[in-house]
Amino acid sequence: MTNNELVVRSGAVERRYGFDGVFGEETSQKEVYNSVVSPLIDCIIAGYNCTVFAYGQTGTGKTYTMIGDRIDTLEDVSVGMIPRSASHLFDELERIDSKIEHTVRVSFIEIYNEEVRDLLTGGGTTVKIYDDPENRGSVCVKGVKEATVFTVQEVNELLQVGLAERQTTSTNVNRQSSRSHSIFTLSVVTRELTVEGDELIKVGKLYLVDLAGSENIGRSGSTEMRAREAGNINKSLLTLGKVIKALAQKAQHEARPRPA
Ligand SMILES: Nc1ncnc2c1ncn2[C@@H]1O[C@H](COP(=O)(O)OP(=O)(O)OP(=O)(O)O)[C@@H](O)[C@H]1O
Repeated sequence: MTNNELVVRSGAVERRYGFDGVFGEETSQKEVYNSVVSPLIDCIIAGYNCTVFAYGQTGTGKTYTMIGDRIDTLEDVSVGMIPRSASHLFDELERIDSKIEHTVRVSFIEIYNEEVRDLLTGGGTTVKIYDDPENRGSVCVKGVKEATVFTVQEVNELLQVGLAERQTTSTNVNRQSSRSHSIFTLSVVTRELTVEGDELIKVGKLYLVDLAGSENIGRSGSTEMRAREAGNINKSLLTLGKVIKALAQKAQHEARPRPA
């Protein structure tokens, strides 16, 4: 392991895996937040889209990292990335120029067996994902509830509503949260007048994703339902891996100096 690269050799085959950093088991939620998520808040206010994924085996702390053990208080050391992001976002918005208007919205969905469910509508309405016709390479979730929020407490209440919905369904169909992916989105729209008097609107989103447990890959289990679940998790995580690899390669390619 050298220069932020892990080299795995198996016979003649060598694979290299790059990484930006590693946190030890003693690392606090605050340290993880400050190092990984905090820099993204300014980016979303500036109109960029950013994503944070929690990936790993069941029981390794994905949900703990993203949400924490308690969401009724921001004082607890266990408070996760989602409540910390919301709190930080409202603090930053309070600090920026008062001439800039802003609106913050949240949505919370889960993807289970290729089906997308809205966790904020009560009863978990099924919604559809499709390619965004106005923004090439981007997707829209049609009909998803986007709740406007004014305080971090409201964000945490909605988080609780969504988690309760996720819990109810998982009990009903005898599955666990680890078999679905959940995506909590914080959207911020800012509006300001330029010196020329034009209205400048920026829309930024922070996607906070708690992925299904990766150990489901290859374990089809005995029932047809488990086999379908494992197949879908396998397919979605593999596709995600390919997309991230392609994006990283594209970034490297674009950063390479080109001949004049
Ligand atoms: N850093 C940590 N400090 C204290 N407790 C933790 C930590 N990480 C995880 N835990 C505890 O370990 C247990 C399992 O964690 P968690 O549910 O977050 O795992 P997970 O990866 O999301 O699992 P699943 O894939 O099943 O959803 C929970 O009781 C959680 O509170």
